[in-house]
Order: sequence, then C-alpha cells, then structure tokens
Amino acid sequence: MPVTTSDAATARWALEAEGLGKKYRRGWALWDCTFRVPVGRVAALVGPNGAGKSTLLGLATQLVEPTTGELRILGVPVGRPGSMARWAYIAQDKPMFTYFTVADTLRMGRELNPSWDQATALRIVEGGRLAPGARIRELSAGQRTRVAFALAFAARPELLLLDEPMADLDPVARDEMGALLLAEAAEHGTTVLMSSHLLADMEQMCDFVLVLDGGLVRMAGDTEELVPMHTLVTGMLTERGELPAALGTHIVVEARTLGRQFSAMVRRQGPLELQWQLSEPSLEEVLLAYLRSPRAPALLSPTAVPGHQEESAA
Ligand SMILES: Nc1ncnc2c1ncn2[C@@H]1O[C@H](COP(=O)(O)OP(=O)(O)OP(=O)(O)O)[C@@H](O)[C@H]1O
Repeated sequence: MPVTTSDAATARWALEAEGLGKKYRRGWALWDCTFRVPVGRVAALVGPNGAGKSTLLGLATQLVEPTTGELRILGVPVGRPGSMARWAYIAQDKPMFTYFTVADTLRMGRELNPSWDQATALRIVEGGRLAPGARIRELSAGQRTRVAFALAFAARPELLLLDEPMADLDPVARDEMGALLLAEAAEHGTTVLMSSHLLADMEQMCDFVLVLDGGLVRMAGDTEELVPMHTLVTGMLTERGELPAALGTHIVVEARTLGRQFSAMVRRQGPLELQWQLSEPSLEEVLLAYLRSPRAPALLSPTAVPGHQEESAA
C-alpha cells in the first residue's frame, strides 16, 4: 500500500509496533511486540542486558531486518521512502571521524543534511565552549556527546533515537547533557526514545517508559498513568508466616518478607486493607519491581496500545 503524505503529516504516534519480532540464529531477540509511543514524549527504553533494546533501535534505524510484524515511524512503515529523513540516531559509541575538528564535523553535517540548522548546531557547541579547532579525539566523553547532540538536533529530526547516551559520562556531565537533551527536545518538539540502565536519570527525564525483558514488552505507557496504578504495601505476615490472602485480590508484582513483615508492590484491583501501610512508589521503584519479577503480568496503559481510542491519549 503506498504511503500518502497525510499518513505522515497527521501522525500522532512516533513509533508503532505491531507483532514486531526479530529472530537471530540462536533465537528470538524480540517476540510479538505491540506498542506505540505518542509524538512529543521523552521515552525511556529500559530492560536488563539482552532484553532486546538495541535490536529494537536497530529495527527502527533499518540496521536490523524484522522477522515478523511491522514498525512504523510517524505513520510510515520503516523501510518505505519518507521514513528515513524524519529520525536521527546516536549510537552508544557516538561514531565520528576522530581526526576531524569540531568545525569540520559540523561542516560535514551541513553538507550531508538538506534541512541543516546551523544556528542550532552552533548554539549547542558554543554552549559547551568547545573550540572549533579542537579535534574530536581530544574531546572528553561529555564534549563528544555535546557534538553528537549538535549533529543530531541540527538535522531537525522529528524522532531522536539514542542508545545509552549517558553510559560513559560522569554524574556532572550526565546532568549537563540530560538538561541539554531536554531543552533541545522541548525547543524543537522532538520525540525522544533513549535506551538506558540509569533508572534514576530516566525517572527525572522521561514522561513515557517502554520496558522490554526477554524480547517481550513488559510495560509501556505514560509514567503519570502507570506509576499511580501501583502501591507499596507493608504489613504483617499471617501467624503461619505467609502472605495475607487479601493480598491475592490485587496483582502482586513483587513481594518480599523480612522477619514477620512483608512488603509488596501491587497493582490495586480494589480497596486495600486498612491495617496495611501504604505509600506511592517512585517510577524507579516500579521499574525495579518489574525487572526483578519477570513473571509479573505485563502492563500497557491505554496510550501505549495500538488501536485503543485515541481520544484518551491526546
Ligand atoms: N547480531 C546478532 N546476532 C545474533 N544474536 C544477537 C545479535 N544482536 C543481538 N543478539 C541477541 O539478541 C538478544 C537481544 O540483544 P540486544 O543487544 O538487543 O539486547 P539489549 O537489551 O540491547 O542488551 P544490552 O543492555 O546488554 O545492550 C540477546 O540474546 C543477544 O545475544
């Protein structure tokens, strides 16, 4: 089916996956993944080692061929003409010509990108007081990240895909680059999807999460929808040292016992017992509970489910 311009122009979903799967020789890296990420979100792509995060980014950037299903970027199936120009990708090692200077690197970006925005490139580079004549190989990890962000944002992508952008940065550089990323994404209305193991950073930066584990989608949706569905419950074990039966009326994501007490992360299915102590968890606590409990049922908020009434996701 041909892609019409209206598919792209009216897209409300930066990414939509339906039955997306990738099988390597040794098995499935992604299996039957169905989710969507709305336009305008800063989304965290989270999961343990081997979860399938890089495979998903590879499918989006056409470095990897899908085995099953389809992935659409801004309404256009990946691989069709029209999808390529709309995203930018920063790989984890931020590949650049190390013998180029900062100025050479920006000049090459301008020559390769018809929609190059020189003012944005200069603003980002000058914000870090980088000397135009400095060679890429002489830059610190944080400074290289700044140049990579300058290249990416100056190309004016609608979707920016990042593979562990902060992994090699110290805490101060992480903070600075995180703020720069958010400011530039807000300035240009860029949707961001970034993989990371840094859950606390993701909690500060992101308003949407996509959690993969074992090649499956474990959680997807707006953080403000997902987090309030959960409660951290603390209470007493039964006299036989078991979890109280009333806990079973809820979806128990994770439960731990300590002495005669239990604490549990639950998805409420009704009122909770009055004698329990309740608190609202942080996003990081929710994510950790799901990552530690691979058997907990998956959770996709309505926003993240393709085909769900779109009014709820505006
Ligand atoms: N090119 C490849 N050939 C064969 N198997 C691969 C290839 N790339 C990834 N895999 C396998 O696919 C699975 C998912 O790997 P992937 O790199 O996508 O995970 P990840 O979530 O990015 O992990 P990490 O956090 O360690 O980077 C793993 O079992 C991995 O061994």
